[in-house]
Amino acid sequence: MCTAATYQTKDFYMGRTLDYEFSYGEEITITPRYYPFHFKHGAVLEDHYAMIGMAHVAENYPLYYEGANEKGLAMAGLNFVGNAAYGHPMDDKDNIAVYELIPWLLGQCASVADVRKLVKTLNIVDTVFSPQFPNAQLHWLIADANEAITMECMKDGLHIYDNPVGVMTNNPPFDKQLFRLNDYMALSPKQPSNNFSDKLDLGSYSRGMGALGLPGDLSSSSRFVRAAFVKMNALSGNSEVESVNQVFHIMGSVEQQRGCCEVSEGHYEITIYTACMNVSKGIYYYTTYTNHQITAVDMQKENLNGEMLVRYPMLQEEKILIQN
Ligand SMILES: C[C@H](CCC(=O)NCCS(=O)(=O)O)[C@H]1CC[C@H]2[C@@H]3[C@H](O)C[C@@H]4C[C@H](O)CC[C@]4(C)[C@H]3C[C@H](O)[C@]12C
Repeated sequence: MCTAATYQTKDFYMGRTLDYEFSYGEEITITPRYYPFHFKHGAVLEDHYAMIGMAHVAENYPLYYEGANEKGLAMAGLNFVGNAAYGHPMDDKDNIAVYELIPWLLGQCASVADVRKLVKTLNIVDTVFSPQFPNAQLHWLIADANEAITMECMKDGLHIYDNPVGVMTNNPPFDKQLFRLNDYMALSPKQPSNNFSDKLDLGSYSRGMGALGLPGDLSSSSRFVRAAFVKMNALSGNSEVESVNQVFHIMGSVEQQRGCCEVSEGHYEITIYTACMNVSKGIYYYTTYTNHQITAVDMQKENLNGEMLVRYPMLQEEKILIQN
């Protein structure tokens, strides 16, 4: 399971948790403007927008999980197992393999409006990167400071949904996730009043009772409702520290602790890392399961006119500050 959410203060942010039972060996990866992308079905991008994100790098190719470009567009790929369906190459289409989609869009689009135009000729194809890497079944949250969309490629074609919540998890398809929020419209950060019966003397015996009924489990549909409630009600100051801090708190509402989600005998899904991208500035902040220290990599500190990938391994060691 994974969750992604946008957040706006003075700058625009996208957060994501990467939940899985093992790591593929991912690194914070900056792709500068002149790294050549040779896409599997012929398209070439010799120059493009620079981007930063989390990727597994194989054969010097950045297999991105999520990223943001220098123009303020961000996207994240999350599992969509059983519902994602990709096609075969077709004439007169931009045939882009699933694993190529993030660099293809972030490399060329400055906004969600640009994405909407570019995907008109897009055909997401099932071609694999290599036999060692079967394709992931994904869907994507794509957002800029003005709007967010969810993109899902299913048996019946490509769906682009407006995403007014700026939140995405996994199954079921996004229209069903969004509809389910209707069930929770009575939830509130304010204390409830007694609508149950005026014949009963009911009252709040605890703070936080306005959100009683907010689902607390780890299923993707429950995480969607929980992250949506937290994100839509979250308040913070405008500064970088306050904003980043708040994004980590929002993502913390859906994090997974080892032991609570068994995926096979003795194997547990955990939040391997949590990311907060300052999309406006190109800064990638992260924590990992073993390291709560927020660590940052700033794209603008690198030579964005280069041709070589810049890679930073995630720091994994927990550093506890002893105060006495
Ligand atoms: C497992 C990750 C998704 C996490 C997630 O959504 N978990 C939910 C589990 S569940 O559905 O609810 O059961 C996905 C997100 C991005 C994926 C990676 C990226 O797509 C990049 C490459 C693509 C290659 O084809 C496969 C390896 C890979 C390196 C992918 C491995 C894996 O599928 C990743 C890491």
